Amino acid sequence: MMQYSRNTIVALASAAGRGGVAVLRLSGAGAAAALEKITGKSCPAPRYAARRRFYHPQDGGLLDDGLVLWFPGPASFTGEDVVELHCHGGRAVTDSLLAALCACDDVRPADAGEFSRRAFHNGKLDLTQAEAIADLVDAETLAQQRQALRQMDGALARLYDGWRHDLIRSLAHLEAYIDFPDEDLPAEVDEGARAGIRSLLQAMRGHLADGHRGERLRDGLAVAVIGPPNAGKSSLTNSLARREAAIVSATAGTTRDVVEVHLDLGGYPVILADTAGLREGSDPIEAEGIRRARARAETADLKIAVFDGASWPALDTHTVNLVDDSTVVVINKGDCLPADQHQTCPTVAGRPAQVISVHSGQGMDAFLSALTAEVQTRLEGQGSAPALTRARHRSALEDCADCLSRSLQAPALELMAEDLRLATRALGRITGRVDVEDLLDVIFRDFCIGK
Ligand SMILES: Nc1nc2c(c(=O)[nH]1)N(C=O)[C@@H](CNc1ccc(C(=O)N[C@@H](CCC(=O)O)C(=O)O)cc1)CN2
Ligand SMILES: Nc1nc2c(ncn2[C@@H]2O[C@H](COP(=O)(O)OP(=O)(O)OP(=O)(O)O)[C@@H](O)[C@H]2O)c(=O)[nH]1
Ligand SMILES: [Mg+2]
Repeated sequence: MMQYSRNTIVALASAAGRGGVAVLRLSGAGAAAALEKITGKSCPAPRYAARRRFYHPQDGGLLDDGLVLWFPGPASFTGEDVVELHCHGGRAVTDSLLAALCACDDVRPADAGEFSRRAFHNGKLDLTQAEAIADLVDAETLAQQRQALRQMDGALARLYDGWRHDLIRSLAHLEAYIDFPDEDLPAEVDEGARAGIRSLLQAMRGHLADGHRGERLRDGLAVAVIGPPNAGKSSLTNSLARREAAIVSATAGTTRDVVEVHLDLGGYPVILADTAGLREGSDPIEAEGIRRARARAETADLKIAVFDGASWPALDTHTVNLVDDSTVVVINKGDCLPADQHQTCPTVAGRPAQVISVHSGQGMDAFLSALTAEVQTRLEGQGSAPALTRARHRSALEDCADCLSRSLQAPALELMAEDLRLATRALGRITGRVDVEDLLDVIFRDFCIGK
């Protein structure tokens, strides 16, 4: 019971485990007192580091020798009083310091995402910026890092709040006319509101029709490696992953389960799936593998179709049938092709095919560049518009667009105004400008402790 009334939170802000230096962070009204209690000295000047020894508040035992920082609220990350302890990064040191701090008045361990949640409540961040912090911590490639930084800087918040502001203005105009019913509504007011809604709707639809590139950049582009058995799909996967992720053997039908590897292709995140070779009638386990291979091919953002150069010019028809304009075609085992085939530029189902050899390295650089270019066009947008990065934003925008298009059909001004109010609310939920208590647990649940 006592635990839950404590309101100053503490957590390890750096990664758990052994490390050179660890950072513990406190936020709340009791932060300064806790620091004074375990150091026996007053807080240093705001935002200046000072060296302190840390002692257990009850038994006085020495716990560490480190640095401290004091950020008085409201000019802090959370908007509350914040204290940081930079200590030696070992299990015993951080555990004993956390225990010592929790023995101080009002201090308790933080929940996941609680620091960022407090920053949101205190107006330091909107929800898209808080989500961007989580994305930045999770970013594995440069392009993901850039997207998260842009969102953290408020690019998405400005776009959505700008739209919301426009809507509120249209709504205010409409409501002014509704409140004065005896005045005739001049045609230009009605038309002006409609034109505004139409152009907003167009901007919103353009933003929604982005091929999910922001969401894909966040999650990684799904690429499936498909082809006949023994073509070298697993060999190619291992070569791209630079490790032996999948079993390679001369036996056709080696791969059964889908083997996933995460790649960084020129800064872009890719989830590459090696799959079972496509062929007819085999044992039930292999058949299940082939079913999974086809399912992956179906849902992939991009496919790499690998043909076996050793059987050239015969091409596996199961694979040819899956080649479409989101397929990069390669003919592997170029080292086995007859010499006169090396110079020609073959095509498969109308797509240019690149001759490669995983064994000799022939054509691999050109293939990698072509693949990276395909990935880039699917993840990188044109111009400077910030990308939609989450399904949560997409569904709110879709709700908003539905309300807007309904408002244009509304048979009465009052109903039009009501639709605009609902549209404004849907937009407000993205940045957290309206009541979003119901959303907060979902959003902050996935944060790490200490964020
Ligand atoms: N040691 C340490 N490093 C860190 C953080 C931290 O909390 N501690 N951060 C935490 O995630 C990030 C930096 N983000 C921060 C954002 C705002 C404020 C801050 O004090 N804001 C005040 C004052 C603004 C100013 O003077 O520039 C404010 O917004 O009012 C501090 C850190 C990354 N590095
Ligand atoms: N000559 C030659 N052999 C290759 C090349 N790439 C792969 N191989 C060989 O081809 C055989 C099959 O390779 P895998 O990578 O297991 O083929 P796969 O397409 O994954 O096969 P399944 O999993 O059975 O569908 C192995 O013996 C590889 O060493 C290449 O570039 N040249
Ligand atoms: Mg394989």
